Amino acid sequence: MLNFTLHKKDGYARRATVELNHGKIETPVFMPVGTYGSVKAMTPQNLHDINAQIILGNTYHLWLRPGLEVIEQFGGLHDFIGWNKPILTDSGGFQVFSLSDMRKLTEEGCTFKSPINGDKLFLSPEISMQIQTVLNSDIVMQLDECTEGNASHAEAQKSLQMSLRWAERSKRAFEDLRNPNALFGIIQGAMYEDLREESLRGLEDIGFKGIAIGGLSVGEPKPEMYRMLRALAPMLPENKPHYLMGVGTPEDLVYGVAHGVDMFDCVMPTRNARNGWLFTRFGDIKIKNAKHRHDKRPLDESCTCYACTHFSRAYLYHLHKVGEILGAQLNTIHNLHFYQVIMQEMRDAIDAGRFADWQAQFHENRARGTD
Ligand SMILES: CNc1nc2c(CCNC[C@]34C[C@H]5C[C@H](C[C@H](C5)C3)C4)c3nc(N)[nH]c(=O)c3cc2[nH]1
Ligand SMILES: [Zn+2]
Repeated sequence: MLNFTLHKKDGYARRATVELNHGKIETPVFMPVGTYGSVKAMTPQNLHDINAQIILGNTYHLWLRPGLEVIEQFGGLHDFIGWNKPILTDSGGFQVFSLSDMRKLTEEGCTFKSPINGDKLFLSPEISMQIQTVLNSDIVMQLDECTEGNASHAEAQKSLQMSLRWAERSKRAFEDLRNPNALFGIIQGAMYEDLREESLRGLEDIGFKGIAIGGLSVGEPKPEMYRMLRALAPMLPENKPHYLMGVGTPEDLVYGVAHGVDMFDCVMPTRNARNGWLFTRFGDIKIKNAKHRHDKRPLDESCTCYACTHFSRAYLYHLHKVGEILGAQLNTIHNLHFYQVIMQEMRDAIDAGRFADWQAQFHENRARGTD
């Protein structure tokens, strides 16, 4: 089930509520990413504390380990991982294309070698829907082919047309499985505006509860991603959620919201945290830099997260230096909290009809730099 209520528009920026089987989410929203059934270094309680509304599960990994028969015993992912709010799962294709040594991709699906035990595995739209049905995620993604950013027009068109046939097969399998959740289609078309439109029109003809923008943040120059977002903004259907996959930096989130994106996922806040790369209102901090060794101030004076209200840069520098697990935990809490705060501020700014002002202030602060 998915009910979409649009509350306000401010330019292309939108403020909405998406009601799912495991509850309502307020958009624009950032979705922390779980990999093996957990958001690394975060407990579900930590996620509640930073007001996370919805998280990503990882279809591909969970399919391989612990395997579906284990998750089936729990009635799905929610009870297995102890998260009772909404979960979105990707279809698994993006990883197969980018992770395992791909054997072959055919119209039927893709065959690949398990990176865990070398078994030969096969992923098709039908199998992806079966996996995501067992996971019982609130939002299911069609199986698509993420077209490479540097694809030629002909290659990109061929790829998007296969993804549209896979979209049709995904929807049919999703309905045959009587999946009670929401299925999203994924727009491809690489860096060609006409192909992006062809893909979007094809998905709208098939009919989905939400629409995702795929094939971006795949190594293309940032201006190219922004050009595609500008092209898509006026085309996106007003009456359903828009999800930009795999994006992005704080600046990307702001640019996406300004161009009609409602939902984002990205590994950056969690992965960068573990590498000591911390996001703050006034710019990024690399905590491994020796200049923080004696600094008694918190990361960000304006931040109310547990790390910033209890610890100094000096301590975070030390924890990172000695490789303490607590360092990964505190850095992750801070980065995810920061992402949630800017999303909350954007929701409030759109509600108040002052998104442009907020956007200008955001960029001014980020350019100020941290001393
Ligand atoms: C980074 N740029 C980018 N990502 C992309 C993703 C994955 C989104 N994140 C889900 C994911 C992917 C990995 C890493 C984590 C956990 C789990 C496995 C699910 C997030 C994409 N997924 C699909 N199905 N199609 C795309 O075109 C696509 C394009 C992307 N461009
Ligand atoms: Zn903080």
